[in-house]
Amino acid sequence: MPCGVGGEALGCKIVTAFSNNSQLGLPSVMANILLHDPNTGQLKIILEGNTLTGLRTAAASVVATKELHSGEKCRLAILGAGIQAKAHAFALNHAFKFKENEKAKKLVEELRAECLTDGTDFQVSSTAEQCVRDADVICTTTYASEPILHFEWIKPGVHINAVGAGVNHHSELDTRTYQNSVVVTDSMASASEELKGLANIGVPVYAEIGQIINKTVKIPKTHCTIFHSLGR
Ligand SMILES: NC(=O)C1=CN([C@@H]2O[C@H](COP(=O)(O)OP(=O)(O)OC[C@H]3O[C@@H](n4cnc5c(N)ncnc54)[C@H](O)[C@@H]3O)[C@@H](O)[C@H]2O)C=CC1
Ligand SMILES: O=C(O)C1=NCCCC1
Repeated sequence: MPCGVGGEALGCKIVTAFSNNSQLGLPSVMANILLHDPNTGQLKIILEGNTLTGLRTAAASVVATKELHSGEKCRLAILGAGIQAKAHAFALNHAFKFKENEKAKKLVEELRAECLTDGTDFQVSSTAEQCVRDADVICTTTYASEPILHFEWIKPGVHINAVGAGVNHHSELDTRTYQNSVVVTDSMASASEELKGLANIGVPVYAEIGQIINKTVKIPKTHCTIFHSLGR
């Protein structure tokens, strides 16, 4: 993932995703950032990139949630219990002060210890359905290659940040959820490849989040909104 900012910065993030790495005690996503001198191209430093990946991805979901969901934000549901789940729990909670937050057991004690001071009530859910029922905002952060979120479980007006990528690209949500939602993404160029399966079920990718932010596109009223985070 290359990036250049005028004469100020020039860099590239190199990232891999190996979903079975947890069996080896390794993170599944591993990133490194190469920073170059923007005037000469000389390599200056190689930085660890996992921290940035957590912060950036969750920050993008915060921005999308702000832009796409105007309703109340009392209850946050997170499917998955890895790096992104934790990053999203922290970032969304920090931005919106949810009253309740449901996510997988593994993270609960740590999050309780770190977040309970602000009054958030974290709960463990034994099923995905229990986790997302009554949620105002849902984040999916897994490698699921079959849907783990079903339309009949969610309430009208919910906003979903679909972050995870399964074997067949983005596959965490069921067909009816897509068909009853407006889908916004971070990059149309990436979506034309990674989300091309949506065309088969009659679902257009409506806009890039940047178009919503700069107000060149407006979101129509719909059952729910999906921010498809592709990470580009
Ligand atoms: N959109 C973006 O910008 C980014 C997306 N990602 C994606 O987000 C996802 C999560 O990444 P990390 O949190 O770093 O990974 P992680 O390995 O730390 O956590 C993955 C979580 O998903 C769960 N999981 C795996 N397969 C599952 C399945 N079939 N059904 C239900 N749960 C399952 C695991 O138990 C674990 O809790 C990955 O798909 C990754 O590729 C990661 C970074 C950036
Ligand atoms: O770092 C990112 O951005 C990633 N996007 C998609 C999957 C793995 C990492």
